Amino acid sequence: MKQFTAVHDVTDIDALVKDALACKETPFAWHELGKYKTLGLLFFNPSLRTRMSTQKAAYHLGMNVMVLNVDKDGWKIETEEGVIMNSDKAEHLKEAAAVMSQYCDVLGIRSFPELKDKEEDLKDQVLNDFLKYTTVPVISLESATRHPLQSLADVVTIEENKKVARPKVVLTWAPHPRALPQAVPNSFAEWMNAIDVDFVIACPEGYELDEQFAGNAVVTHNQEEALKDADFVYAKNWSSTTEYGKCVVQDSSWMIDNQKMSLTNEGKFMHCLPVRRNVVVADEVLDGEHSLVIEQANNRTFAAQAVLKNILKGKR
Ligand SMILES: NCCC[C@H](NC(=O)CCC(=O)O)C(=O)O
Ligand SMILES: NC(=O)OP(=O)(O)O
Repeated sequence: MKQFTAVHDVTDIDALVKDALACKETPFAWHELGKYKTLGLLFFNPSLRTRMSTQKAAYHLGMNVMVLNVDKDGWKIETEEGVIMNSDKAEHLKEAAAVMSQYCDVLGIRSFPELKDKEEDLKDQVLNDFLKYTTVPVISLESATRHPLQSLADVVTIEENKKVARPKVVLTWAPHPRALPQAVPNSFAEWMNAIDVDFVIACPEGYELDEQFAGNAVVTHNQEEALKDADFVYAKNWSSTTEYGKCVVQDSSWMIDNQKMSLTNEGKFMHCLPVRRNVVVADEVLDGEHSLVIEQANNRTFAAQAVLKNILKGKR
């Protein structure tokens, strides 16, 4: 594996999921693989899980890790081509990426969308510029368009918890006070479309995900209808796709509670975290026995470990 930015960087999803499960079983079995190798993690935005789980994964493989919070500790990075750099940005991405390639054998990048201009965000410029100007493999730690490490952990979690061969998985929009990226639902949809599940997306009008991510998924504006007989309910807020980046709907009737979960087939509740309690989902669901959110977060370590392992081996 040369890079991990989307599901289409993976040639064999089943094998990668099996690798993640093998890492979970015996985390230290490959502790020599990353000896004398360095992972650099670059954050333009905050993180708890991605930062800690990816570091832990690297330690399991014997790697060293360097973390840079570009938004706080580093020089402000310019991304425009040909710009006269006489404002607040001291360093161009071209040098930053090339320099970090001297110090690191693998680089992870987190860079959220601006949520101002849809076409600009879809270009995923920061991630793509790093891909262009680094000489080492790059892992997306959540970009403007996708969050593949999260989605791989979600696929692993579904694999571990499914009771039927082809479960019904419902991705449902949920309310939130702030305008959030579409990266998590985009990415989740892409991965669900790539594996054998019955996949349905429920969202308010104006919140339909871009076709390149939603693919052939069934899309409905009726959440209760979607939830019927669901085996997995994946809740997430995202901002409007038609009034791009705006928080147009705040309808609290989309919140997931026990009454909603009772429509499902004893469905499991999933969310990538962090989650706003009693806005996105009621306490009773998060604290109930059908919540998988902590296991999803746990599986982030083994998803990251499987990806790093394959990059280090140059496989899959
Ligand atoms: N990495 C997981 C999700 C990150 C981000 N959530 C957030 O920004 C939530 C912030 C808040 O609740 O204020 C998102 O939706 O893409
Ligand atoms: N789920 C997730 O990516 O969490 P963080 O934003 O805390 O890394």
